[in-house]
Amino acid sequence: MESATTRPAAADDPDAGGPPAALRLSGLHKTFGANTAVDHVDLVVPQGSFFGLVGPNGAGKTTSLSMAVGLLRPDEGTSQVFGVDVWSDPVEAKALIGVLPDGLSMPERLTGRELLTYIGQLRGIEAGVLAGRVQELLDVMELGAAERTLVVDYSTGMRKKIGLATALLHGPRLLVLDEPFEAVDPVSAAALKAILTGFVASGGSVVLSSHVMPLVEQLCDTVAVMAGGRVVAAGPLAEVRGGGTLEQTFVRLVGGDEQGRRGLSWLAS
Ligand SMILES: Nc1ncnc2c1ncn2[C@@H]1O[C@H](COP(=O)(O)OP(=O)(O)OP(=O)(O)O)[C@@H](O)[C@H]1O
Repeated sequence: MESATTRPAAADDPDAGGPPAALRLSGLHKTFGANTAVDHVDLVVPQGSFFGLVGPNGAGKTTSLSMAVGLLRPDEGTSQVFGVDVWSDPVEAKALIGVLPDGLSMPERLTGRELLTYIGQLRGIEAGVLAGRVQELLDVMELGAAERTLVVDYSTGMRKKIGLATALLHGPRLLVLDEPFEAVDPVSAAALKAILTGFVASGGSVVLSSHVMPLVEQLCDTVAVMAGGRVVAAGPLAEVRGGGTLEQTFVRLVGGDEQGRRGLSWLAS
């Protein structure tokens, strides 16, 4: 199994003369009081890869991704997007990234169309281009029918979809998506998968976190497993899962205590 920290010099390594990685995390570290949420994490997301970040609850995925995209300042370490440092050069870096954060907060008393138009104007997208993109995104996300619904009244899945639409609007080169499929219905999920695989096929790069192992196996070519704030395995999907499924590998790496497996003695007994 290959560790992201010990990856050999590859085409995505500028030191090897190749293009810079889509995302390179070096020594990222974050504590909350006495709790170390992310413990000196190194990760390389090669350009053109579909990268899955998995790990149990509290592993540090959201904290890592928040630091990676410039939403949460690390205590130590750096995050580079296509060679641009996210924290020292945020404007250039953020133009390259589309982000779907965990618990996205949006201006809620707007319709989906108004919200996308507003975000697009903030991004400086020319009016004619913006109107076309907004329409396409509403169609693809199947949010057109909710034309007059305010975002505050959206369901959880609809909020996920409008959040993803805002992440795609400016045509980023890297998408960083925290649990993008959570609460999204199967029809919309199929549409999202098609958008994301098409994006990667045309040269884009995607990092997503998910708890749904079959989904990660279906979409991702590269994965990292986090536990206790550390990366415990990373590399091409086939190498990380070895002969088994990703779920089997995950359970083997991350464990889970005996108490949890025994269940509740008093329930349905
Ligand atoms: N703002 C915060 N203040 C204090 N502790 C935090 C904060 N954010 C995260 N943590 C802690 O940091 C650790 C990592 O949390 P994080 O949300 O990054 O995990 P995660 O892998 O995304 O979990 P999940 O899969 O449940 O979303 C946890 O112990 C969590 O309680």
